Amino acid sequence: MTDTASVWGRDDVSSGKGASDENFPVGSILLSKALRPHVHAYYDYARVIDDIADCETLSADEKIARLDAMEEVLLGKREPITRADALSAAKLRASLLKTGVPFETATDLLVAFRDDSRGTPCTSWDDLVQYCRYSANPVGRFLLHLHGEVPETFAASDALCTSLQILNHLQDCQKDLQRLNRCYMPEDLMAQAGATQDDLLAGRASPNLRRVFNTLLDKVDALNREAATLPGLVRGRRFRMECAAIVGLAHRLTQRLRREDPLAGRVALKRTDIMYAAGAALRAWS
Ligand SMILES: CC(C)=CCC/C(C)=C/CC/C(C)=C/COP(=O)(O)OP(=O)(O)O
Repeated sequence: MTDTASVWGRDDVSSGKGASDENFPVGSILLSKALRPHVHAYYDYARVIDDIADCETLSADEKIARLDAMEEVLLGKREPITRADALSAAKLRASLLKTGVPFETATDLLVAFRDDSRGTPCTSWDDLVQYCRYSANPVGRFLLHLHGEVPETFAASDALCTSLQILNHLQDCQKDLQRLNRCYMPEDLMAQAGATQDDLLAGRASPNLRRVFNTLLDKVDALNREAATLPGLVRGRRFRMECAAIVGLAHRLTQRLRREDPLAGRVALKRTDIMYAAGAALRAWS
């Protein structure tokens, strides 16, 4: 076990982001009241480890040590808990023990955030998919387990989460490079299109960079088609509506990113996109 003071004894790393800053609803009204505290426990933990990985003042080694400590708390190997961030891991541990949701849905996230902390490059599409396997897919798996859904839903949920993660990378590609020196645009696709990381820093996307975006959006379209089967596989009515809404948001964001330039301004969801998603949710009622 690592020495407590040396790992937690640094300044707060919180980005100040909360649930309302997220693209996709984490604590939607469609979630049953009984499950909401568990979703919030998962969300708070995910926010803390994301903030650790994205912190601009910690070294890579310090980030990894903190992520490791979070894992130890989560798995009940480390006590006592005094820091707020460690508390989020302790709370999620209690929640997972109570609900029986597998611990992998929480520990898998650490794999991606350790990669982020190390600055592991994204060399290919397969790399990107593998990153999403750990950064986003566990979120969907967590929700499915929590709602008691069947394993037949997993593949469509993975497709949805991978799509959402790549859409998020496209939205933030400039900010990620500027603030975190991180590029999730696969190096091989960039090279094939003749695009460079400098293109990501411009005020608008070059034709070469646009080709990279379009290639990724073609792949996201395929993921969205698989994701569209999810609501039909989900048994719980309210959760089915939530899934349909999120599939709708992924579809709309994909369309918007085809037409708009994420370098010229943030391509954020608008009221009309939310209305579209609400319509999809209502259609999933029956
Ligand atoms: C089964 C089911 C309903 C699955 C959907 C689960 C879900 C909402 C996954 C999203 C994962 C993801 C890419 C988060 C980033 O959100 P963000 O764009 O807010 O990230 P950021 O704040 O880090 O930029």
